[in-house]
Amino acid sequence: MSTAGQVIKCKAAVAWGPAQPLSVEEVEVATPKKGEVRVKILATGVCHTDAYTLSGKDPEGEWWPIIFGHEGGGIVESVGEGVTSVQPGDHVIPLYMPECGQCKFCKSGKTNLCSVVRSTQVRGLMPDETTRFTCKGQKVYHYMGCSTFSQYTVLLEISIAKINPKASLDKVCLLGCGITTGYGAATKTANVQPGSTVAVFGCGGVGLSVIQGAAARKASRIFAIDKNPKKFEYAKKLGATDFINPDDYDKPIQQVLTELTDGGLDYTFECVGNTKLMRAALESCHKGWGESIIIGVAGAGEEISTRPFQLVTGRVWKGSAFGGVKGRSELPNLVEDYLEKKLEIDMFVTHQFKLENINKAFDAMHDGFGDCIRAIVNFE
Ligand SMILES: NC(=O)c1ccc[n+]([C@@H]2O[C@H](COP(=O)([O-])OP(=O)(O)OC[C@H]3O[C@@H](n4cnc5c(N)ncnc54)[C@H](O)[C@@H]3O)[C@@H](O)[C@H]2O)c1
Ligand SMILES: N[C@@H](CCC(=O)N[C@@H](CSCO)C(=O)NCC(=O)O)C(=O)O
Ligand SMILES: [Zn+2]
Ligand SMILES: [Zn+2]
Repeated sequence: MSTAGQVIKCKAAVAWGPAQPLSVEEVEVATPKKGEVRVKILATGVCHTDAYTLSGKDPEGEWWPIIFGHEGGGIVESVGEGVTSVQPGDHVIPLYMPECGQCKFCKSGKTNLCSVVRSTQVRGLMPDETTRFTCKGQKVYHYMGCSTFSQYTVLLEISIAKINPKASLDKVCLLGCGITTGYGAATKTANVQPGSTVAVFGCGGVGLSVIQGAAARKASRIFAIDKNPKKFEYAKKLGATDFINPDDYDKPIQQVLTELTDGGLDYTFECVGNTKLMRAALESCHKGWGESIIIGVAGAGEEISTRPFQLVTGRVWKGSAFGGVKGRSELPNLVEDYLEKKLEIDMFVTHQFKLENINKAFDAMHDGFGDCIRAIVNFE
């Protein structure tokens, strides 16, 4: 029976306040308005950024109650007025970075940072300043324009990538954030060149995807750096050549790396969100040309620092959001790469949980000595 045009009651994991466990509740999901699409979520990954905002450290994340999740895969249930690019039944990936094609950023050809709805999205609202979720009579906020920890969610049409339905949503959901972010940071933001040397600080879902991107670009040497040696097994399978646990050394990691690489690396990537490591990553770069890409997200009030001399002498500090990938026009190609076995995704899915156990997915991610790369919540 069609649910189009009706409010849907379904289960969602609601965060009622910072640093509290999520609570699985019945929520009401309103019909999609003009330019909006309601999507049945089949699977979602849990990214470190969900935990970051839940912790209360996100200066832009002060909106409770909220439904987190931004790494999902689903099927369009119904569409609002004026929606033309997707229809019920289409397989889609929600995008926290929309692609409107019209704004100054989209038209620049220089960035994927579409900003047309950012001012409402960061406040947990749809562009009309309202939300599509309620729970126990209260308004519930959206997260990053996605809220994939719900059986149904409402997204903007510009925040949806339509993908090949042959791809399993419980795998390609990871293209909604972690894998695209890391792979794109290597292949687009840094544009790693063949034969170059690379160091990746932090080998979670994002860092391992940087390694996969650097290997695809035929980097000659790829250093995987992590405090948890269990991550090295995955790093090796994805193409890393050298493995470093900073705890094994009694000197700064930048000194270790510059000594091992005749003066430093061509590219380094920070994939943890630790500002000291961001400095170490920059200072591990080769004088004259080394580029360091910040991907990790740091807490409110934290700042990066280095001696300006590091930049004066030719090192470059850059950042990357969603790997510089434009979601609607470029993400579907990554799904095709996955189907053609050119892009590894399956290996990243190390843990699977039902929605009822979503807090265990967070526990798995936080286990600093565990083997979790990505925990997936399966709704089916
Ligand atoms: N810029 C973006 O678009 C974007 C997108 C996704 C995630 N992120 C951010 O990227 C970071 C990584 O995300 P993730 O989902 O891969 O996280 P994750 O928790 O899966 O992985 C982090 C890894 O870092 C390692 N680590 C922690 N402290 C370390 C240290 N001091 N030295 C070396 N290794 C250390 C951990 O053992 C773990 O393997 C987070 O800060 C997340 O918020 C940014
Ligand atoms: N609200 C945080 C910033 C968070 C942040 O940097 N988010 C990344 C995506 S992380 C996905 O896991 C991003 O894309 N940022 C670009 C943007 O938000 O426009 C803070 O204020 O520190
Ligand atoms: Zn993420
Ligand atoms: Zn735009």
